[in-house]
Amino acid sequence: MTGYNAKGDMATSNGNHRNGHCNGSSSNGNGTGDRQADDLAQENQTNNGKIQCSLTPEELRALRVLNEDTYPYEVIQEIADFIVKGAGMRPKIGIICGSGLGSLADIITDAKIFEYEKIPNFPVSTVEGHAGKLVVGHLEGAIVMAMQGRFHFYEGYPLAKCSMPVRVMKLCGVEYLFATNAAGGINPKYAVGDIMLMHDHVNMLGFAGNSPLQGPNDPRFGPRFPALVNSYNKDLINKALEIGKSMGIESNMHVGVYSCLGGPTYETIAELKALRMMGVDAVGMSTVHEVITARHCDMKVFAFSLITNKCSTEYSDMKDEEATHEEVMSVAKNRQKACCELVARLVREIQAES
Ligand SMILES: O=P(O)(O)O[C@H]1O[C@H](CO)[C@@H](O)[C@H]1O
Ligand code: HPA
Repeated sequence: MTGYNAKGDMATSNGNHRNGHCNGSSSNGNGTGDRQADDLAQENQTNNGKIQCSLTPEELRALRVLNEDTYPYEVIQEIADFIVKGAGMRPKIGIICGSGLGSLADIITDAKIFEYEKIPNFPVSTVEGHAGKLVVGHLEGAIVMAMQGRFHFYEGYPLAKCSMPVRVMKLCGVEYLFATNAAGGINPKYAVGDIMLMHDHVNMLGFAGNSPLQGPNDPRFGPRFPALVNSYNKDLINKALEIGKSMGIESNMHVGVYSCLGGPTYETIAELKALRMMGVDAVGMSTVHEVITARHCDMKVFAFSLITNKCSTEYSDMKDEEATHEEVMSVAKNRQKACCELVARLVREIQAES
């Protein structure tokens, strides 16, 4: 096995400057804006051809949050304050549970559970295997917060919204992000049930010009142009490899490259072939935008993929069964014990060092 050794401007409005100005624009992408903008327009008066806004700053901001794809620092701060106050504790480690890996949050003790619907300004989970709960509590002596349910691009959420909870974690006090996912194994050496520790990624959505950091940058979160070469903490990868060895699962553990596509379709053979040629070992529909957001605000990142299905890059292998979400969930369920142990032991090591 290879040895490995591994930093905060935020978008305050989206790229087309729909928010922050009462300019009469009603487009918002979530279907609620037209009616609200109409209501708003009725309350406004026309002055020299420009619409004047009669709403208070607070009302305007609430409207923006509802309609917009990006979240001002102050709104993220309010969500974080709600969670820290409600939980009565400040977490140091944040965990994002992949598809079918919600049990990673079940090992948290003295848990305070927040349903996403009840967290102000939080999106809701729409995918099976993503319960939509935020769990804050103790794990191996550390205070952690775990997302039982992440947000995906294919659910209709823009990337900044998908990874907004990572910024909430940061303002709650989180220093370490553990991002987990279910993924298809493209590397022919990978078997179903294996764990791939991520040491790099290929940002396919980024290739297409899409980023969670798109739009104006708020330097309270991080720099305009963050570097990503050291995104995956090498020390944590080494520790996880050692833990894998002591668990006796080193032959089922790999260090590799993950790529996120937009989904929700699973990939074609030609796409898988192209990904393999680019050096990708495992493919999914998540995680990369979360890691980008975490690195932007200087969090230490540890991420792994549970290989839930094999991805063939050869047409001659067409006899292989097609990937299904049911299969993904079932493999994740079967491997939850090993995943939980890996996470718990790594948390213990981090806690022991602090
Ligand atoms: O990445 P997570 O959330 O683990 O889920 C993976 O599993 C689902 C497909 O089965 C997709 O959402 C894919 O991204
Ligand atoms: N492709 C994309 N996402 C996935 C896969 C896959 O094969 N398996 C689990 N999530």
